[in-house]
Amino acid sequence: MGKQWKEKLGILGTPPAGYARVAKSARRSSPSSLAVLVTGAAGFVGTHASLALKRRGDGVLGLDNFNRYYDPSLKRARHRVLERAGVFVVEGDVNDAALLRKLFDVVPFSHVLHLAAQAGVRYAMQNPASYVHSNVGGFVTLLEACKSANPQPALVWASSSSVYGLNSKVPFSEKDRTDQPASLYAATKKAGEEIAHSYNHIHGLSITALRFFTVYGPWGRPDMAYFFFTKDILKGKLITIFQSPDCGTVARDFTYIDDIVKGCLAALDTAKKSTGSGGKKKGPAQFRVFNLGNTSPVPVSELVAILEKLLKVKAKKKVLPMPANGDVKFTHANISLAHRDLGYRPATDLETGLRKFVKWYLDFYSKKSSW
Ligand SMILES: NC(=O)c1ccc[n+]([C@@H]2O[C@H](COP(=O)([O-])OP(=O)(O)OC[C@H]3O[C@@H](n4cnc5c(N)ncnc54)[C@H](O)[C@@H]3O)[C@@H](O)[C@H]2O)c1
Ligand SMILES: O=C(O)[C@H]1O[C@H](OP(=O)(O)OP(=O)(O)OC[C@H]2O[C@@H](n3ccc(=O)[nH]c3=O)[C@H](O)[C@@H]2O)[C@H](O)[C@@H](O)[C@H]1O
Repeated sequence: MGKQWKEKLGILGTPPAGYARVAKSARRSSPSSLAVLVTGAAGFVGTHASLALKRRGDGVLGLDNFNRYYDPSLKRARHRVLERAGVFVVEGDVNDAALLRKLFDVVPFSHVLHLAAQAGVRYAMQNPASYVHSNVGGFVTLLEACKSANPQPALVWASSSSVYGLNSKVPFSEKDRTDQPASLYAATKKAGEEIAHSYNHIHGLSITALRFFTVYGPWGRPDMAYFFFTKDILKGKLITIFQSPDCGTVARDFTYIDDIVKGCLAALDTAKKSTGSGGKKKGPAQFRVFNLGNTSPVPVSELVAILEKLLKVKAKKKVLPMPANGDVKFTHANISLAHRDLGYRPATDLETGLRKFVKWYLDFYSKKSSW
């Protein structure tokens, strides 16, 4: 068991190069800055959040299993950007309890930003086990590690707008019902919220769940519609726009990555300390849930029109009824709670954000080998 993580951290030899890199990466610039373990650091949100934390002087250590759900070369390219910024990413799985123990032994993390997950709504039809593995099993393994750590870190983690499921009352408020998930992905995120509550209640862990609403931007996820629409429009391939079965508009509260990152950092900064220590609870701890959205849903057809304008290419498109694939018709965030408690105020409209995405996309895919 021990050998595996030692190899992963590169700490078999002397001097312990891997250990030194972990310690350096996690070093704070001042006693008041944070020491954050970012899981899913080579992912879309994880990369942006890690860079933002590092830029302002926090210590950051990344963890990611670099799985093949989407093009791993994109994750490797993000990883190179992180390394250049001084963020060390340990290659490992959140299900690896021994590895997590070691990381918590090496670094007294003040916070964990948990972003590692099997994302994507529709892929759950193909590979349900991967959702249970990462979003339920992996989350519990991480919570166990947080529970046993001394000091216990405050945890901020990514839930999802998908927990609102078939709820049709919009805009979605945190108090609205979330007991009708439309996909296994949503069900595992909802399960995560309930599991998190139990660790808060029993072990005094300070926990904040952030319900992200369809995040987009540079370094984004190739499985998401705005990303593969861009690719397919440029290639002259047919794209499919889903229409809801009642012929109504399908729309999303698309939220730009920089706004999401600001919300994540504000959640970390306002998180109160956990009240447990080494597995023992000392008092009631903070448990929070926030929507992080953009408050302005845009129809998918409008998303495509903006992409056509920015790419200067007319899309070949067809409109089909939405298949029973886990998608929901409409998302719209009420963000008053995040505004009140986190000072969260999204600042990027869809066209401005997509312009930045398209610029990155064209640059990245024209010079991919040099990243
Ligand atoms: N992007 C969105 O629109 C969106 C919306 C709502 C919620 N979320 C949630 O936000 C978080 C980040 O999403 P993202 O868009 O950056 O996704 P992403 O897939 O780009 O990032 C997730 C990262 O976690 C890693 N990972 C997955 N399982 C792992 C495991 N078991 N151990 C270690 N690493 C693992 C992956 O390799 C990946 O790099 C996820 O929890 C996702 O469910 C995202
Ligand atoms: O906020 C979330 O909680 C979720 O956000 C994201 O899911 P979604 O909002 O479903 O984004 P995405 O797949 O880009 O589809 C966008 C729109 O395009 C429509 N869509 C999709 C494919 C297609 O071929 N045609 C189409 O019209 C489709 O019907 C939809 O209306 C994350 O992937 C997910 O991880 C999750 O966390």
